Amino acid sequence: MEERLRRTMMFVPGNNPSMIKDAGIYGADSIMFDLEDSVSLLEKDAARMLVYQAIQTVDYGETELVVRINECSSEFGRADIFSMVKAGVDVIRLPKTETVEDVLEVEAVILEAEKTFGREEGSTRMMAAIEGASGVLNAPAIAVSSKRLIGIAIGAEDYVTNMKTRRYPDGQELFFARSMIIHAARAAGISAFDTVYSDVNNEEGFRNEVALIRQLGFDGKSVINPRQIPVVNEIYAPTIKEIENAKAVIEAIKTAEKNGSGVISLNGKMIDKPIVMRAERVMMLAKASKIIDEEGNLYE
Ligand SMILES: CC(=O)SCCNC(=O)CCNC(=O)[C@H](O)C(C)(C)COP(=O)(O)OP(=O)(O)OC[C@H]1O[C@@H](n2cnc3c(N)ncnc32)[C@H](O)[C@@H]1OP(=O)(O)O
Ligand SMILES: O=C([O-])CC(=O)C(=O)O
Ligand SMILES: [Mg+2]
Repeated sequence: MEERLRRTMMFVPGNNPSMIKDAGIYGADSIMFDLEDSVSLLEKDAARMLVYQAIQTVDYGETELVVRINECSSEFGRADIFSMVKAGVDVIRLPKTETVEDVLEVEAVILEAEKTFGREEGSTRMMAAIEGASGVLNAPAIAVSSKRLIGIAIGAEDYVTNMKTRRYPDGQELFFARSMIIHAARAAGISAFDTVYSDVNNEEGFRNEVALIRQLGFDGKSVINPRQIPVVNEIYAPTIKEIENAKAVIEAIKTAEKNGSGVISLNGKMIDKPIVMRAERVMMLAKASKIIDEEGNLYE
């Protein structure tokens, strides 16, 4: 199955009509309408209706549509799920996932809603945000708990609050949680998403954080402002040097295979299967970033 590109997932407060209407124009890979913490208790029902209407009527093109629901156990959770399944959302994001049971509870309501509204069973996908110590420790089990899961994410603002710390510029306080989440996701074969960076005017700090999470292996990041999208895309895009190297690796292994071998040397470095797989991923990212065309040639 071809890997879907999810570098940026943009939070859009579910109670803001103009942000909801224009959310598709900024080039986010996924739009995430929020019914949870950016919406006050008094506005929960109105936000749910607004997001429902938008999903039904606004043309967001190919952009993946995600909705962050309120906790299933809250008075809003069930109504959120029913309404979003009826609207035909692509992915439901669970907030504050602590246990496997949290995922199974939402999954059961989604199935009920799919049956009620005649949606194809299993078509509504899920992702689980992990935002506290229990969730981090349970991450490996959460990540394999449902076939509907496309990925898991870390929610660092709630996580550092739970851990009685705060966010620091170097991100040391998140290292264990990020490592658990990326390992759990990779072991389960699903995506891993990093958390929001709240200081929207601090571009240097944001760049450093995106470089770090790319280094750790995350597929992408939740963003809260359109200005953050091009920065993530730029940092995730392979450099020309990386692309040239990837092409050379793929050519070299083809030559090796013709000669009946799975290993060859390129400029003194050994090339074998994992290195070829990395090269293929570089080419996939380069195509998605519109740096090379379908044939692998550089644009311009
Ligand atoms: C811990 C958590 O739970 S985080 C998740 C919940 N939080 C959110 O969803 C917050 C989403 N983000 C926002 O509300 C805003 O970006 C803020 C408050 C952070 C910053 O607001 P501003 O400084 O006004 O943003 P800025 O001036 O850059 O906005 C520029 C344009 O982008 C739009 N925009 C800004 N953020 C978003 C967004 N998240 N989605 C869609 N459009 C947006 C603005 O409406 C504005 O549009 P306009 O030029 O047509 O008027
Ligand atoms: O999931 C996120 O990145 C945003 C969030 O709710 C948190 O950080 O608590
Ligand atoms: Mg949170």
